[in-house]
Amino acid sequence: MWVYEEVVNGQKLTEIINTQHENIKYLPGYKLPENIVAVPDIVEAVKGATVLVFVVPHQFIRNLCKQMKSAISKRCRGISLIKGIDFNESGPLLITDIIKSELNIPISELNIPMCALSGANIANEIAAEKFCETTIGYENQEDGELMKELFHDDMFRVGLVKDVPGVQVCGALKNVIALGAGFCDALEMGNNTKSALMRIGLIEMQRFAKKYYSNVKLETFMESCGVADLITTCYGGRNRKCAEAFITTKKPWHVLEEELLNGQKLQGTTTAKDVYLTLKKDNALEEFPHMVTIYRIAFEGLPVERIVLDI
Ligand SMILES: NC(=O)C1=CN([C@@H]2O[C@H](COP(=O)(O)OP(=O)(O)OC[C@H]3O[C@@H](n4cnc5c(N)ncnc54)[C@H](O)[C@@H]3O)[C@@H](O)[C@H]2O)C=CC1
Ligand SMILES: O=C(CO)COP(=O)(O)O
Repeated sequence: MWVYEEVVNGQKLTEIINTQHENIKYLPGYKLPENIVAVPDIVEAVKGATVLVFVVPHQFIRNLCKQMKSAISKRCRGISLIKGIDFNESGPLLITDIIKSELNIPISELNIPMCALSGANIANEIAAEKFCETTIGYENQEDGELMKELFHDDMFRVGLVKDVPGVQVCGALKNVIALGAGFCDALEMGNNTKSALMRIGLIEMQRFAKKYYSNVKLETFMESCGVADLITTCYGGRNRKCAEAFITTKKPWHVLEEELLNGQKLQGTTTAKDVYLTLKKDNALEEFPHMVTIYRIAFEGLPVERIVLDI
């Protein structure tokens, strides 16, 4: 397992993981199996791998792919657990497509394309082995079955869908809607209001997915990666928590990230900004009023009460 090296309490994080079998910075309190070895050199970590599991905040993925490119074996296949999306001048870019293009893997030789895994999967609840579901999106059924074999167990139930873009759009956009849930919590509006915002958010997630990926399946939104992850993130996620604090403390996002997340990263803020800029360029802001309001509260000083008044 590649681990971004940093010094924690005067010791390298990889050394701590390999001796104490615990990631004391990012997942304190949970013992890791001893066969998990933390490797700080990404080239060494991926050498000879036949399956790569990508799970880092999405802002780091391009740089990491560039570093590992020389060591990727041609028969390697991958799965992304990343809940983010990137954008360029022509629109949204799926993380799986970025990984493929950055690694320059010839798909014909690879034979097994990238899958995507996303779901109602808050990390420390999984570490505590509490039951949850997740969704794997695949292009070819065989690839999906293979990935399911790797991840599925009684307490981590995998559902399969033939919809790689749908799984990833859900994972990225629920982070934006969770910011709105946090704003709602800051106003102490209660559960009915939050549920209304989540319902409206879900509709905009579907609308966005359909607008940019015509082959996305609406059923995907009823899987763990859709409605279930939206619920879990809007109640228990970091995006919700920081958005509530953004209103109650009036501190900027980067300060809240430092103070509340201890090195972990917010994905909803960058995604909200990217979504807004893309919709603006495509003259589509009016089709997504809720996500636009969330962006404007987060970045343009729009009064937080508008989260409800703009519905
Ligand atoms: N934490 C959670 O409950 C869940 C997270 N995810 C997704 O998994 C992905 C990763 O999230 P987390 O593991 O929570 O990360 P995180 O939010 O804890 O971010 C910190 C991670 O980034 C790494 N990092 C820091 N600086 C870096 C750099 N310059 N280059 C590369 N890596 C660096 C750190 O080593 C650490 O692993 C995200 O897309 C997230 O949405 C998905 C489900 C649940
Ligand atoms: O994706 C998550 C749960 O499935 C976690 O969401 P946050 O990044 O908001 O904590």
